[in-house]
Amino acid sequence: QTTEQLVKGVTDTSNVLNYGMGYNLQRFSTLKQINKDTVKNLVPVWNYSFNDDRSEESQPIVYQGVIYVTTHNATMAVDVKTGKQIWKSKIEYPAETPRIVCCGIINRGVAIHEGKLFRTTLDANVIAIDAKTGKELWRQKAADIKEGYSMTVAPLVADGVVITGISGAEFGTRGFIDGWDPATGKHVWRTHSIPSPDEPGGDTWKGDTWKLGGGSTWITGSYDPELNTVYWGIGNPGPFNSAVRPGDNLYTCSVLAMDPKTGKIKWHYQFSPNNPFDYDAVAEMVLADVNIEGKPTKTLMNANRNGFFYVLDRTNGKLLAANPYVKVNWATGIDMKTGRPIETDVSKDAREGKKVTVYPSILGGKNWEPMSFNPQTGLAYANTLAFGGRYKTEPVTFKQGEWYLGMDLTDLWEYGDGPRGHLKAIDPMTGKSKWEAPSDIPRFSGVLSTAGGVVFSGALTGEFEAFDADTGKKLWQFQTGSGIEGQPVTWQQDGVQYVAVTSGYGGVYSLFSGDERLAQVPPGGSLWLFAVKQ
Ligand SMILES: O=C(O)c1cc(C(=O)O)c2c(n1)C(=O)C(=O)c1cc(C(=O)O)[nH]c1-2
Repeated sequence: QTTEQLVKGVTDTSNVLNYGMGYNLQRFSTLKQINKDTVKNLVPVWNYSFNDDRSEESQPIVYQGVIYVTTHNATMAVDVKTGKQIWKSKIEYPAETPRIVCCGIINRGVAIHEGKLFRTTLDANVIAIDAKTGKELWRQKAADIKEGYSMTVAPLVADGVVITGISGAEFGTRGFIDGWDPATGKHVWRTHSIPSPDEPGGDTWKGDTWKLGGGSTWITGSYDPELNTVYWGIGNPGPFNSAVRPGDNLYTCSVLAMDPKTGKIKWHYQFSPNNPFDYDAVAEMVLADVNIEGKPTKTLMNANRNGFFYVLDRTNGKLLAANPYVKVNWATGIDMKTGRPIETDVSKDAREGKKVTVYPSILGGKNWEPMSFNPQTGLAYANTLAFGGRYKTEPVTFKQGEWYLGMDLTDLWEYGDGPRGHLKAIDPMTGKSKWEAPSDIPRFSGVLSTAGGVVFSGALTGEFEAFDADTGKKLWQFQTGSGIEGQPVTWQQDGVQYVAVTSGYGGVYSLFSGDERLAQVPPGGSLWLFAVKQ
């Protein structure tokens, strides 16, 4: 079996072979050793220190008893049985790099394929590493940090091509997705997320605005091997001030269905045309085959940053459902015929430069932290944000390598008295919750669900938590010592089901929320491994 064959399904429970635990990004496991009854006996097996104090967002990859995990400045291989480091290879980048990183000094993990690991670096390089030794095999520069580009994304290997995205939309860049040859590093294709004037969609930009149009691609796409299609989310347009860039601004705030071999766009769906509110659409495009009105349907699900939960037909991009899953006031709904939002005066006023209070805030109804779809309960489990933000545009001029926002950053947040986040069990077709587990400080971790009826999540205050998938009742928790922004994964090895997650506080909420209650959370990155006490 090649790793690529293994990655195809959730049937391989002895490894964790890609970002999202399967090409469909469902983050669901059929394992049941850890279940509603046994989870109370979950105990740490070991803890491995990253010797790093940044936000640890890397999803562990597990192959044949070895965990591969990253920080912004290292790649590491750790033995599952002993917790001992097998190798650690340093990542160097120029000291000025953090200046052009919008939202955290981070990396989201490796891809694995035929004995090689692939990762991105903050200074926008893609590198291949020998999984046995940690030695660098090839390195390719994807973009220049001087122009405002950076990289945090975990690569995807689909149909024999290493696919990577890019960050930098807040710095007047022009986004893209790249394909690389895994063996040699040869650049095979680039598809820009912002078309040039002579390409389809180019007429949705005025003048030269497309050159600075943003559209980052900073979260890993999903892949349907049968349709041989990759689904990749596209970020917000730049600058935020939408008066600067009249038009729909394709393909910002969209999903692209692409051919992995060529990068050719098969279809696109735009969630938020001409968006002023940073509602990027990079968050995980989850693939699920479900029955809709008695008909088996190949869907794509997305809890969009704009506050609506979308279900599309992934064979053609047709909209099947779009309903709010958090409080939304910038649109009353989505027109099911045109697929476009029905905007309110909040959007109109924001475009005209008036100060508005918008729900959700620019951090979204959900940010990048990935949800889980459980095909057994039919529910999507997502860490959602429950606050709005104040928003006002201001004039902006472009200067290479500088912030390019056009937005007043003072007095940003609109906080009520209630919880600022919920872990929600969402019905994809209605957006309604079956249950909600509130949290004063919102959770910013990935979610994992299992056939054992358990949902795992982490808190910014450090607790790694397990919930009952049917009721939302908290079944277990463990304090990991720093805030969790990692992505829990599970697998079974020699008869033992393990759960691993990174702990390490930082990231966008701590940078931008002004939430003073987080001051007591100590930084310090590490990897935790848990199993049921025998
Ligand atoms: O437009 C971009 O290029 C870009 C990149 C990133 C990133 O690479 O982490 C984030 C965002 N935008 C962003 O809008 C955002 O809210 C965000 C949160 C985080 C994080 O790691 O917590 N990254 C990013």
